[in-house]
This record gives sequence, C-alpha cells and structure tokens, in this order.
Amino acid sequence: MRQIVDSESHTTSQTVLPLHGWQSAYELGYAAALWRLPRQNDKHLILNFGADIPAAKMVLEDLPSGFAISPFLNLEDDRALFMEADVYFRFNEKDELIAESNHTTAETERLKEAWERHGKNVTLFSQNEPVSFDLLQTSSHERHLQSVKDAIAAIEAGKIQKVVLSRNKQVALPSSFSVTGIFERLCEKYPNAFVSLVYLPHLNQLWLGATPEILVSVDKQGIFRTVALAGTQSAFDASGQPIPPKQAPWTQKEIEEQALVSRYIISCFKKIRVREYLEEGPKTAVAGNLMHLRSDYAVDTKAINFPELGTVMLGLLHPTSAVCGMPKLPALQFIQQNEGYDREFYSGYLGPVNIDHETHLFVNLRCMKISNGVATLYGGGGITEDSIPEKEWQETELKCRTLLSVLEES
Ligand SMILES: C=C(O[C@@H]1C=C(C(=O)O)C=C[C@H]1O)C(=O)O
Repeated sequence: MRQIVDSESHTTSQTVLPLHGWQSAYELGYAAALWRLPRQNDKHLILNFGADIPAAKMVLEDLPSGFAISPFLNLEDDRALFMEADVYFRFNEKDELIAESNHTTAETERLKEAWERHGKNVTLFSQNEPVSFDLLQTSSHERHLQSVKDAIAAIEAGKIQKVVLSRNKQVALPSSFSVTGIFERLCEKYPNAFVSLVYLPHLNQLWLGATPEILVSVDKQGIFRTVALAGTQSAFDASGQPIPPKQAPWTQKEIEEQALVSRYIISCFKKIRVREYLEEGPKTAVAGNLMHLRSDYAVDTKAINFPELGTVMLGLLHPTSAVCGMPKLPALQFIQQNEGYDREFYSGYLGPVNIDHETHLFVNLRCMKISNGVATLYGGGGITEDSIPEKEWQETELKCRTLLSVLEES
C-alpha cells in the first residue's frame, strides 16, 4: 500500500497556486480532486493520470492514498470510484505549497509546465461582473408536491417511516464562468463545510459542493466519527437577520426526523456490538444559509481494538436515513419509483482516503454537477407523516440556494 504522508516539505512560497494546478489538470484531461476540510485552512489536490477511474471496494484499511466518490446507488458490490493519488499537493491558507508527493513522471512534468504558465496568468479565475444564470429546467412543482403527498400516504399506510425526496434544477453557465473561482468563494463562505471540486474526465463531469454532513471519518489517532444530521430551517428570520442557533425553534416533525437518523446509527453500532460510542447532541448546527439538528458520534477504534470500524460502518450506513429513509429498502424503492431522475453522485459520498493517515468521507449534499456548460443543482428533504408538501418544496429550494447564491454572487 502506498500512502502519502507530507513527503516533501516546502518552506518557501511558490508561484504555483492550487487553483492553477487544478485548472492545468483539467486542461490536460487528468482526473483531479481539490478539497478543503471543515474548519481547516489547508487545501489539498490530488491527480490521477489513468485513462479511467476504477471502481474499488471500500476497504479503507487496504486502499492507497486517494479520493473516493460514490453514487447514491452504490456501484456493484458496494464499490465507489477511487482516484488513486498519482500526485498530491497541499497548500496553506496563503496558498503556498507546503507538501508534495515527490515522484516525477512524464505526466507530472507536463503538469508542472502547464501550471507555471498559469502562474503568470492571473485572470484565470477573476470575474468581477455579477453574472445571471438562465434557468433551463426544474423539476415540476406539481410533481414534487404529488410525490410528497404519496410519501405521506405510504407512511400513514405503514409501508415506510420516512423517505427523503429530492429534485434538481439546471442553469446554463456563461462562458466566462470560472469553476475554481466558485471553489474559492465556497471555502470563504462556508468555513464549516467540506468544500470539494472533482473532475471525472471519463464521465465529462465536474462535481462541486460544500457539504455539512460527515458520513465516516477516521483520524490519525484512530478516532471514528459520524453524525446524524436532519431537520432543516433557514438560518435567517423573515427580516434577513441571522437566527442565534440556541434560539432556533424546532418542531416535533424535525425532532422526530433527526431522531430516526440517530436511532439508525445506533442500530448499526448495535449490529456490530460496539457499545463504546460517545454521543453528543442533538444540537443546532449552522450550515451556510440553513440550520439542522445534529448529533455527533465518536469511537476510539484503538481503545476497542477495531481498526476496520470505518469500513464496516461505511458499509452499514450508506445511504443513511438522512438521504434515503427508513426502512432503507422500501424507502429506496419509493425514491426510484417517484423521483423521476437519476441522482448520480448527489447524496452519494466523497472524500479523501488515507491521506496523511486520515480518511474523511462526506455525504455529497449542497452540490452541483457541471457538464457541457450546464450546472445541475440538487436539494432533498426528509418526508414524515407530519410533512407539509409546500414546505417541503421550499426546503428543496433553500438547499439549491446554498450553491446557487454563490454562483450569483460571482
Ligand atoms: C437531502 C439533503 O439534506 C439532508 C436532509 C435533511 C432534512 O431532511 O432536513 C437535512 C440534512 C441532510 O441530511 C440535501 O441537502 O439535499
């Protein structure tokens, strides 16, 4: 197994900016992932020079350093696309290169040449004019309301307890649009989110997002973490003032909805007989323009001698009832019969694996797909028997706005 641990350290400032590196990889057609972890300043970039991105079994202990991205509907045999890190770069908050994997190949040489050319081209991601976006397509309001009503009927009939229904909308991107500029703005605007930009050349897709939801993380000390995140309301009151999180009013519906996600996580621990988990919450967590209820779970995998806990929990958790429903299979069936579109990587998971001995996988929410000059935005919400269809529609609008508002400000 090849693992990257800050292999070569730089102390001097370099002219190579992370976004230029990403742009160079994009132009050369290399798969790339750029990300920034929540509440951290460093940005990480990995590239893969292969012709295709293979689907790998997510056995975290056996994987080399890389970046995983899984669709909502897992690939066969619980696999995810896995971009092995052929090269890795890490940058500090001043965008100085502070670590780099140190093997040189023809591809890395080509990359660096392109990168240096970009270093002289500062206009690459400047964009000062406000941009407007033409709405190309949006899921029908009527259809969404009908699906929510059908979901409530299925819940009342006892077929499911909760189901998460989502929708998308597409906007045309102007030719001046700069994806790397948006990445920067997402980092500034959403410090608590996992911000990522992933290029999948074989699918001709870019995925850009700022998600608040950890699915599975295991740090250097062997601490496993996951969260139960659900229940949504605007982080601003009617006059546009931020609501203090401690005063956020939650209804029975949201409390119950989040409790279902918590119970599901605890049932997974029980299934594998892990009793030594710490639970904190639920507390109100701000995620950009929204607030959610969140409970945090942590397990010391070293103390309980369970190094593969991350792998086992990943297999059990995805897709959680925060993005799918309860019970899982009937909820999934309901989604497939009613949503009327393919979620692809939205509500799947993504993140770095075994980079500097840490793995951080997040649920792919508050994200968009960019393909052929069109951005597709996604938003979903948990339906319970107390749902009000029009409110559920508004919730999906608010979730799409997390990214749309940043596009519009650009
Ligand atoms: C499905 C989404 O979000 C999930 C659903 C939530 C809810 O139902 O309230 C809240 C947070 C996320 O777990 C989304 O952002 O699209």
